[in-house]
Amino acid sequence: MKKYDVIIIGAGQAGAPLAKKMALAGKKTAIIEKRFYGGTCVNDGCTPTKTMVASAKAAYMAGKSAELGVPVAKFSVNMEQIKRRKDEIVLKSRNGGLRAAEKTENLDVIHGEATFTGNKIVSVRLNDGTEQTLEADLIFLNPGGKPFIPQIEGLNDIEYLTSTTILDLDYVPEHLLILGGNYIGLEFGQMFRRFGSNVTILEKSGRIVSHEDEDISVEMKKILELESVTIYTNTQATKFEQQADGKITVTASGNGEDKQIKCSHVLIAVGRTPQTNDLNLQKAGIQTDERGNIKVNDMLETTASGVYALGDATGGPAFTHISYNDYTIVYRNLIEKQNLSTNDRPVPYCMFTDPQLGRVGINETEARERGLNYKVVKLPMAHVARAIETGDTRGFMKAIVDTKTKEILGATVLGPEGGEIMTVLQMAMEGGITYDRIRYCVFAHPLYSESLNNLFMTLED
Ligand SMILES: Cc1cc2nc3c(=O)[nH]c(=O)nc-3n(C[C@H](O)[C@H](O)[C@H](O)COP(=O)(O)OP(=O)(O)OC[C@H]3O[C@@H](n4cnc5c(N)ncnc54)[C@H](O)[C@@H]3O)c2cc1C
Ligand SMILES: NC(=O)c1ccc[n+]([C@@H]2O[C@H](COP(=O)([O-])OP(=O)(O)OC[C@H]3O[C@@H](n4cnc5c(N)ncnc54)[C@H](O)[C@@H]3O)[C@@H](O)[C@H]2O)c1
Repeated sequence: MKKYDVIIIGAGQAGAPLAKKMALAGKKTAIIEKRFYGGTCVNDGCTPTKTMVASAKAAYMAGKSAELGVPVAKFSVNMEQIKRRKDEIVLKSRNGGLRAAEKTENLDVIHGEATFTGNKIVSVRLNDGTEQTLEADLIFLNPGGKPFIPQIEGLNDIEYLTSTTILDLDYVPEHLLILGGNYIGLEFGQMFRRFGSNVTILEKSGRIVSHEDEDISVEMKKILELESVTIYTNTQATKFEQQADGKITVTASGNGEDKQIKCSHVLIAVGRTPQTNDLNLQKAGIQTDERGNIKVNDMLETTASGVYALGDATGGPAFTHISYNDYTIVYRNLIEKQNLSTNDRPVPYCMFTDPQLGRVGINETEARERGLNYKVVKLPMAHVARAIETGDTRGFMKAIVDTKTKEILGATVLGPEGGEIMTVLQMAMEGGITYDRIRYCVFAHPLYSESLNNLFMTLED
């Protein structure tokens, strides 16, 4: 049995940076990765999708450029090249992270699948088929998640796509039907529509982006429908049938009726599930909840002392920056002897539809439900000089403010560079800059953020 100071399972967005920092802090560290260094974000998530979103934007702009006086006579989408570009960027990032880890003193990168065989004892089935057993007093779990596949009649008899396998397509599907109208469904849905697929989205709840305010869902639906994405809400697939002509017939039930939709491909985008089943966590006294998420306290310690869990597998917000922040919390607490917790950290996010949906803090629905003393301000992008000049006035920005303290409680920006504009407001929130100051801040003209003046100008004190 090999003894380490620190074992990290999973080289995701928390595990990989934590391994380097622990090793640099003088801890003899092992990081075990069963698949690709960098985890979901680098290999199957943010990096490949946002790379492909950029290609989709180029196709959209080619189609729209005539409006700006630059007609593009003819353009085509080269899916093989889009995939190649994406693969190159992913590989560069994966290999860069791996090489840096391999060069780090005190750090062993172990390629294999880890499972607990006892308290603080981890067995690894190495990729070469052999086994290795390790132990350490400090263990960090960063196993991430994988696409959740619902049980629906006939689904296992068709070759459905997930957010991982769709990245391997080097052609444009004729008709892509997507289950799920949130992050993954909408980002891929708009992307493939722009590549040339017909796209149909089935969302089981009453509206897409159902965690947002209703006006955001309505505007997002309008934006996607303008690009001829077909969206059915309150609708679920109940049956899949493979046809002899290679097509798939989907029975969709919703709003009191059944309809048959014929498509060429199906993407399942109804959420993710933690990769905790095969870790044998009970052997080490690590409890999970009914969904398999690892139970942690607000300092990310599991039910087993000295064992921490980070990232998506804790069931917290499933974002790269949250997993990364988890790493900084445990590192600073254990090595720098701070007393940080996950409580009250901001959870900003950005959906990379075009335009983007950036969000931080509370929205109008939450403010109302909590009975806060608040006001809502809203500015259509059609009133933003920069948006008019660039020819993209879709969406609006919206903020919730505390009537008494004038603090900004939250912001949602659905519009061009929505994520960046949201971040400007996040900085104001972090620094306690109240809306009456932002109203008269001197911002460079004509930036999108300049319109934050106008957003708050409508508020009476
Ligand atoms: C399509 C898609 C797009 C996304 N886009 C964004 C985005 O734009 N912005 C954003 O913030 N987030 C995005 N996300 C979410 C983001 O990718 C994750 O929240 C982020 O990667 C954090 O994951 P993690 O650190 O928990 O684990 P992961 O990155 O999933 O890493 C876990 C690692 O652990 C390994 N592992 C698991 N079990 C074992 C084991 N037993 N032994 C050894 N190794 C093991 C896995 O192979 C994996 O490499 C996206 C996700 C998807 C799927
Ligand atoms: N830009 C980003 O930050 C980004 C991008 C992609 C993914 N992610 C992360 O990945 C996670 C997974 O994304 P996701 O979109 O798969 O999951 P999600 O949980 O965000 O959304 C799933 C959607 O599917 C719907 N749904 C559930 N069952 C259904 C069914 N049977 N039929 C039709 N609709 C159904 C839900 O109502 C929901 O709207 C997210 O939680 C997010 O944190 C983030």
